[in-house]
Amino acid sequence: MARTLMIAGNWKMHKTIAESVQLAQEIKLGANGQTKAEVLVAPTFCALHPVAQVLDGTNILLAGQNLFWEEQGAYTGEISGSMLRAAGASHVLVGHSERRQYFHETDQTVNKRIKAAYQAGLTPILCVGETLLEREQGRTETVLETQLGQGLMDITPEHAQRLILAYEPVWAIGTGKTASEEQANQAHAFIRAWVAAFFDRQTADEMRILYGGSVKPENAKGLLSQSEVDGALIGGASLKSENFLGIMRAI
Ligand SMILES: O=C[C@H](O)COP(=O)(O)O
Repeated sequence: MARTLMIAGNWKMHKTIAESVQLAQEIKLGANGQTKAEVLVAPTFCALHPVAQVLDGTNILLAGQNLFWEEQGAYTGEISGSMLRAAGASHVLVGHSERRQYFHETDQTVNKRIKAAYQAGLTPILCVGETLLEREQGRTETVLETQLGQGLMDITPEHAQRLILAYEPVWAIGTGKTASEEQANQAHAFIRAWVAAFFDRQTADEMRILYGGSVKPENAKGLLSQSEVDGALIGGASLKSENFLGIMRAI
Protein backbone atom coordinates (compact mmCIF):
# COMPACT_ATOMS: atom_id res chain seq x y z
CA MET A 1 0.00 0.00 0.00
CA ALA A 2 1.11 3.55 -0.65
CA ARG A 3 2.37 5.41 2.40
CA THR A 4 1.84 9.18 2.54
CA LEU A 5 5.18 10.94 2.61
CA MET A 6 5.88 13.17 5.59
CA ILE A 7 8.13 16.23 5.49
CA ALA A 8 8.95 17.20 9.06
CA GLY A 9 10.98 20.17 10.27
CA ASN A 10 12.71 19.92 13.63
CA TRP A 11 13.60 23.46 14.61
CA LYS A 12 15.65 22.24 17.59
CA MET A 13 16.75 25.11 19.89
CA HIS A 14 16.38 27.76 17.21
CA LYS A 15 14.15 30.80 16.81
CA THR A 16 12.37 33.15 19.16
CA ILE A 17 8.58 33.16 19.27
CA ALA A 18 8.45 36.00 16.72
CA GLU A 19 10.87 34.21 14.39
CA SER A 20 8.95 30.95 14.74
CA VAL A 21 5.67 32.66 13.89
CA GLN A 22 7.31 34.25 10.86
CA LEU A 23 8.69 30.92 9.63
CA ALA A 24 5.35 29.19 10.21
CA GLN A 25 3.60 31.91 8.19
CA GLU A 26 6.04 31.48 5.31
CA ILE A 27 5.59 27.69 5.35
CA LYS A 28 1.84 28.05 5.52
CA LEU A 29 1.81 30.30 2.46
CA GLY A 30 4.33 28.23 0.53
CA ALA A 31 2.96 24.79 1.34
CA ASN A 32 -0.60 25.66 0.49
CA GLY A 33 -1.67 23.14 -2.14
CA GLN A 34 1.98 22.63 -3.18
CA THR A 35 2.56 19.16 -1.85
CA LYS A 36 0.87 15.84 -1.40
CA ALA A 37 3.12 15.11 1.54
CA GLU A 38 2.03 15.59 5.12
CA VAL A 39 3.93 18.56 6.53
CA LEU A 40 4.91 18.86 10.19
CA VAL A 41 6.93 21.35 12.20
CA ALA A 42 8.44 20.99 15.67
CA PRO A 43 9.22 24.41 17.21
CA THR A 44 10.57 25.02 20.70
CA PHE A 45 8.09 24.53 23.54
CA CYS A 46 7.49 28.24 24.05
CA ALA A 47 6.68 28.76 20.37
CA LEU A 48 4.23 25.85 20.11
CA HIS A 49 1.06 27.71 20.94
CA PRO A 50 1.79 30.81 18.83
CA VAL A 51 2.73 28.57 15.88
CA ALA A 52 -0.43 26.50 16.44
CA GLN A 53 -2.45 29.69 16.05
CA VAL A 54 -0.71 30.46 12.75
CA LEU A 55 -1.34 26.94 11.47
CA ASP A 56 -4.94 26.78 12.63
CA GLY A 57 -7.18 25.80 9.72
CA THR A 58 -4.30 24.33 7.67
CA ASN A 59 -3.34 20.67 7.53
CA ILE A 60 0.22 21.38 8.68
CA LEU A 61 0.91 19.32 11.79
CA LEU A 62 2.61 20.44 14.97
CA ALA A 63 4.97 18.42 17.15
CA GLY A 64 6.75 18.82 20.46
CA GLN A 65 10.47 17.98 20.44
CA ASN A 66 10.27 15.87 23.60
CA LEU A 67 8.03 15.10 26.56
CA PHE A 68 8.33 13.82 30.12
CA TRP A 69 6.49 10.68 31.17
CA GLU A 70 4.68 12.05 34.21
CA GLU A 71 1.47 13.99 33.78
CA GLN A 72 2.41 16.79 36.19
CA GLY A 73 4.41 17.38 39.35
CA ALA A 74 7.66 18.68 40.74
CA TYR A 75 9.79 18.06 37.63
CA THR A 76 11.44 21.41 36.98
CA GLY A 77 12.10 22.06 33.32
CA GLU A 78 9.96 19.22 31.99
CA ILE A 79 6.73 19.19 29.98
CA SER A 80 4.00 16.57 29.77
CA GLY A 81 2.12 15.10 26.84
CA SER A 82 -1.16 16.70 27.86
CA MET A 83 0.57 20.11 28.02
CA LEU A 84 1.84 19.59 24.48
CA ARG A 85 -1.66 18.64 23.38
CA ALA A 86 -3.11 21.71 25.03
CA ALA A 87 -0.55 23.85 23.20
CA GLY A 88 -1.76 22.43 19.88
CA ALA A 89 0.63 19.55 19.17
CA SER A 90 -0.59 16.27 17.69
CA HIS A 91 2.84 14.65 17.44
CA VAL A 92 6.01 14.47 19.51
CA LEU A 93 9.62 13.53 18.76
CA VAL A 94 11.02 10.91 21.11
CA GLY A 95 14.57 9.68 21.52
CA HIS A 96 16.29 12.14 19.20
CA SER A 97 20.02 11.43 19.24
CA GLU A 98 20.70 14.88 20.71
CA ARG A 99 18.47 13.96 23.65
CA ARG A 100 20.33 10.68 24.03
CA GLN A 101 23.76 12.28 23.67
CA TYR A 102 23.44 15.50 25.69
CA PHE A 103 20.64 14.67 28.13
CA HIS A 104 21.47 11.04 28.80
CA GLU A 105 18.19 9.60 27.63
CA THR A 106 18.21 5.84 27.50
CA ASP A 107 16.11 3.30 25.65
CA GLN A 108 14.26 2.75 28.93
CA THR A 109 13.29 6.40 29.36
CA VAL A 110 12.50 6.60 25.65
CA ASN A 111 10.04 3.75 26.23
CA LYS A 112 8.38 5.67 29.09
CA ARG A 113 8.07 8.75 26.89
CA ILE A 114 6.53 6.75 24.04
CA LYS A 115 3.92 5.34 26.42
CA ALA A 116 3.24 8.81 27.84
CA ALA A 117 2.77 10.15 24.31
CA TYR A 118 0.10 7.55 23.58
CA GLN A 119 -1.50 8.19 26.94
CA ALA A 120 -1.83 11.88 26.01
CA GLY A 121 -3.20 11.08 22.55
CA LEU A 122 -0.04 12.20 20.77
CA THR A 123 1.57 10.36 17.86
CA PRO A 124 5.20 9.62 18.73
CA ILE A 125 7.98 9.90 16.18
CA LEU A 126 10.66 7.59 17.53
CA CYS A 127 14.19 8.45 16.38
CA VAL A 128 16.82 5.74 16.08
CA GLY A 129 20.26 5.62 14.52
CA GLU A 130 23.85 4.55 14.93
CA THR A 131 26.99 6.60 15.58
CA LEU A 132 29.90 6.62 13.15
CA LEU A 133 31.89 4.28 15.38
CA GLU A 134 29.00 1.83 15.59
CA ARG A 135 28.66 1.86 11.80
CA GLU A 136 32.40 1.35 11.31
CA GLN A 137 32.31 -1.56 13.74
CA GLY A 138 29.52 -3.15 11.69
CA ARG A 139 27.06 -2.74 14.55
CA THR A 140 24.39 -0.64 12.80
CA GLU A 141 21.73 -3.36 12.80
CA THR A 142 22.41 -4.42 16.39
CA VAL A 143 22.11 -0.82 17.55
CA LEU A 144 18.85 -0.30 15.64
CA GLU A 145 17.45 -3.58 16.97
CA THR A 146 18.23 -2.59 20.56
CA GLN A 147 16.85 0.95 20.24
CA LEU A 148 13.66 -0.34 18.63
CA GLY A 149 13.20 -3.37 20.88
CA GLN A 150 13.71 -1.50 24.13
CA GLY A 151 12.08 1.72 23.01
CA LEU A 152 8.94 -0.10 21.88
CA MET A 153 8.75 -2.65 24.68
CA ASP A 154 5.12 -3.39 25.66
CA ILE A 155 3.68 -1.08 23.01
CA THR A 156 0.38 -2.54 21.86
CA PRO A 157 -0.16 -3.44 18.19
CA GLU A 158 -2.98 -0.84 18.12
CA HIS A 159 -0.62 1.86 19.27
CA ALA A 160 2.06 0.68 16.85
CA GLN A 161 -0.32 1.46 14.01
CA ARG A 162 0.01 5.16 14.89
CA LEU A 163 3.77 5.12 15.34
CA ILE A 164 6.17 6.96 13.04
CA LEU A 165 9.85 6.04 12.98
CA ALA A 166 12.79 8.19 11.98
CA TYR A 167 16.13 6.69 10.99
CA GLU A 168 18.77 9.29 11.76
CA PRO A 169 22.36 8.10 11.52
CA VAL A 170 24.11 10.25 14.14
CA TRP A 171 27.09 10.81 11.83
CA ALA A 172 24.83 12.46 9.26
CA ILE A 173 23.10 14.92 11.60
CA GLY A 174 24.17 18.51 11.07
CA THR A 175 27.42 17.37 9.49
CA GLY A 176 26.58 17.87 5.83
CA LYS A 177 27.34 14.14 5.35
CA THR A 178 24.21 12.40 4.14
CA ALA A 179 23.73 8.67 4.11
CA SER A 180 23.81 7.50 0.52
CA GLU A 181 20.45 6.60 -0.98
CA GLU A 182 21.43 2.92 -0.75
CA GLN A 183 22.57 3.20 2.88
CA ALA A 184 19.31 4.89 3.84
CA ASN A 185 17.15 2.43 1.93
CA GLN A 186 19.00 -0.53 3.39
CA ALA A 187 18.65 0.69 6.97
CA HIS A 188 14.96 1.47 6.42
CA ALA A 189 14.39 -1.99 4.95
CA PHE A 190 16.04 -3.51 8.00
CA ILE A 191 13.83 -1.43 10.32
CA ARG A 192 10.68 -2.39 8.41
CA ALA A 193 11.57 -6.08 8.58
CA TRP A 194 12.15 -5.67 12.32
CA VAL A 195 8.72 -4.05 12.72
CA ALA A 196 7.12 -6.91 10.77
CA ALA A 197 8.72 -9.46 13.08
CA PHE A 198 7.98 -7.54 16.29
CA PHE A 199 4.42 -6.47 15.39
CA ASP A 200 3.08 -7.78 12.08
CA ARG A 201 3.49 -7.42 8.33
CA GLN A 202 0.60 -5.03 7.82
CA THR A 203 1.79 -2.68 10.55
CA ALA A 204 5.25 -2.72 8.95
CA ASP A 205 3.88 -2.05 5.48
CA GLU A 206 1.87 0.91 6.72
CA MET A 207 4.49 2.43 9.03
CA ARG A 208 6.19 5.62 7.90
CA ILE A 209 9.96 5.57 8.30
CA LEU A 210 11.46 9.02 7.83
CA TYR A 211 15.11 9.65 7.03
CA GLY A 212 16.99 12.39 8.89
CA GLY A 213 20.54 13.64 8.49
CA SER A 214 21.59 16.62 6.35
CA VAL A 215 18.55 16.48 4.07
CA LYS A 216 18.44 19.54 1.79
CA PRO A 217 16.69 20.51 -1.45
CA GLU A 218 19.58 19.12 -3.53
CA ASN A 219 19.51 15.59 -2.12
CA ALA A 220 15.84 15.27 -1.11
CA LYS A 221 14.57 13.85 -4.37
CA GLY A 222 17.08 11.03 -4.50
CA LEU A 223 16.59 10.05 -0.86
CA LEU A 224 12.82 10.33 -0.89
CA SER A 225 12.43 8.33 -4.08
CA GLN A 226 13.86 5.27 -2.33
CA SER A 227 11.15 2.64 -1.89
CA GLU A 228 11.64 2.34 1.88
CA VAL A 229 12.00 6.05 2.65
CA ASP A 230 8.66 7.62 3.55
CA GLY A 231 9.69 11.16 4.30
CA ALA A 232 12.32 13.29 5.95
CA LEU A 233 13.02 14.72 9.38
CA ILE A 234 14.92 17.88 8.64
CA GLY A 235 16.97 20.00 11.01
CA GLY A 236 19.16 22.75 9.53
CA ALA A 237 17.34 23.03 6.22
CA SER A 238 13.97 23.44 7.96
CA LEU A 239 15.01 26.77 9.47
CA LYS A 240 14.68 28.72 6.24
CA SER A 241 11.36 28.54 4.46
CA GLU A 242 12.95 28.50 1.00
CA ASN A 243 14.95 25.38 1.87
CA PHE A 244 12.08 23.60 3.61
CA LEU A 245 9.69 24.44 0.79
CA GLY A 246 12.41 23.51 -1.69
CA ILE A 247 12.51 20.02 -0.19
CA MET A 248 8.73 19.76 -0.48
CA ARG A 249 8.87 20.81 -4.09
CA ALA A 250 11.71 18.43 -4.87
CA ILE A 251 9.60 15.36 -4.22
O1 LIG B 1 15.86 16.07 13.56
C1 LIG B 1 16.57 16.32 12.58
C2 LIG B 1 17.86 15.73 12.40
O2 LIG B 1 18.61 15.78 13.56
C3 LIG B 1 18.60 16.17 11.18
O3 LIG B 1 19.27 17.39 11.36
P1 LIG B 1 20.05 18.03 10.11
O4 LIG B 1 19.06 18.07 8.98
O5 LIG B 1 20.45 19.39 10.57
O6 LIG B 1 21.19 17.12 9.81
